[in-house]
Amino acid sequence: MTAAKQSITELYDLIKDRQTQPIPGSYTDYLFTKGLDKILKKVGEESTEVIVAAKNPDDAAFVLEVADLTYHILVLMVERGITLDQIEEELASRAGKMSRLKERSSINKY
Ligand SMILES: N=c1c2ncn([C@@H]3O[C@H](COP(=O)(O)OP(=O)(O)OP(=O)(O)O)[C@@H](O)[C@H]3O)c2ncn1[C@@H]1O[C@H](COP(=O)(O)O)[C@@H](O)[C@H]1O
Repeated sequence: MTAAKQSITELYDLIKDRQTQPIPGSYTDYLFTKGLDKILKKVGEESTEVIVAAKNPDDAAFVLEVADLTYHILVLMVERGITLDQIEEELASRAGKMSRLKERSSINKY
């Protein structure tokens, strides 16, 4: 049996629905009602939790934190009126380009 999956697009669309058709008691509705600063606070908290989880060997805990951050980033995108298409277009504009590390002079004074 394969595990059930929810695509990023499906989750984005669900969050967008919560914005246009609020459901009292929904966590997403709560975030939109509180507004940008609350959403940013959650994104900051969840980012920190991802960093902490990444340092530990528990993969399930790390996946959970990445999923939490993904959800909150999507709420932030909807709040700011940014679509997944815009992110995909930005990623496409970088695809196939070689990234180069800048030459840096070595640090010998601390
Ligand atoms: N993916 C998520 C998701 N990930 C995390 N969370 C919520 O994020 C919160 C994070 O927990 P915290 O302990 O950090 O926060 P808290 O103490 O509950 O709340 P704060 O007061 O800190 O804001 C939890 O309440 C989780 O329920 C999510 N809430 C909703 N979704 C998805 O959004 C859909 C719609 O949810 P509702 O808007 O609640 O209907 C759900 O069906 C899910 O698919």
